[in-house]
Amino acid sequence: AGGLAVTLVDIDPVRIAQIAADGLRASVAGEALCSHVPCVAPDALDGGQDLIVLFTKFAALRPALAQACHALAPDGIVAVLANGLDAAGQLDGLVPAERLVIGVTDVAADLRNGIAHSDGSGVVKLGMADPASSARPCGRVAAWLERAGFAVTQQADIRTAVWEKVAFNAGFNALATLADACVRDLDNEPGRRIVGSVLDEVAAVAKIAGVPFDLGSVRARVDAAFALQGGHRPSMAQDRRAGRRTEIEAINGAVAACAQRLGMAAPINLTLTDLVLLTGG
Ligand SMILES: NC(=O)C1=CN([C@@H]2O[C@H](COP(=O)(O)OP(=O)(O)OC[C@H]3O[C@@H](n4cnc5c(N)ncnc54)[C@H](OP(=O)(O)O)[C@@H]3O)[C@@H](O)[C@H]2O)C=CC1
Ligand SMILES: CC(C)(CO)C(=O)C(=O)O
Repeated sequence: AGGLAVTLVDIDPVRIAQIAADGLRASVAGEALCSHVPCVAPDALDGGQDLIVLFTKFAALRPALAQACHALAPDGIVAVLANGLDAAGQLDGLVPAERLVIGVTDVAADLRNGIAHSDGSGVVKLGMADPASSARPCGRVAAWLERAGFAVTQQADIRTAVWEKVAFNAGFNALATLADACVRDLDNEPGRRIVGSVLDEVAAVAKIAGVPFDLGSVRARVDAAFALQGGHRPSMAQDRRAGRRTEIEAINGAVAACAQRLGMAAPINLTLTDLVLLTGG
């Protein structure tokens, strides 16, 4: 990764052994890649790490950092790239906000037969958990990711990117889960109608929450996903297929809960949350 020393951390001994034996295998824009990156359990991670990137499901963020943070250098940075509202709240007390970078990404990845498939398109948006603190940690993480080949933008107020990404996921993921669908299966009148209504509702909640939100750009990103990521199965639908718990509570459920705290209703997000919970969690 751009000459950077990277160690993967995993909790599944079988997967750690597989990655040691076969390497980390991916297919990016049709090109087969295999990288022999070290992969260890959290307690075997060497100390002095400059950066820990959390890329687990939302509910695993706190345990993942609790298990790995012994290895963080004294001025080390933690970056989160999970979907969902308020990742910083999940990590409360584990890392100071001035060393916590919050990110979102629309780089899509599908795990099939042990190989991560991605078309390679998409951007990582990064910002400080505490917008009042120095942006230097954010700049360092952005530079490292850029060296590794990612397109990165830095945000003065990451809340906007987080809410816009949650809107995108609230629109696609729950529906794809309920319909056991890829993005292209939702590219029809009912699919676009439901996705559009979810976006409108999230935008209304963000507005009352005081978060700047550009509905036009989220709609444009939805159109781009229909055009470019048709074969992608949204991560929540991948979880449902694999029999794993979904992130519905951190996405549509978090929007509905926020609306309730603000004294407003978000019936579409609440109903999608209930439907996903009713059909398997
Ligand atoms: N896939 C995608 O296209 C995109 C996903 N996202 C978001 O990124 C996040 C990660 O998604 P995705 O990669 O799909 O999720 P996956 O479930 O495929 O990968 C997360 C991995 O983290 C492992 N894990 C769980 N707990 C720990 C821990 N304590 N320490 C180390 N590893 C742990 C999981 O293991 P196990 O399976 O054994 O639980 C799993 O292998 C989610 O929030 C998702 O919404 C964002 C953009 C795109
Ligand atoms: C790839 C993307 C952006 C769209 O569905 C995503 O966030 C997900 O799958 O959860």
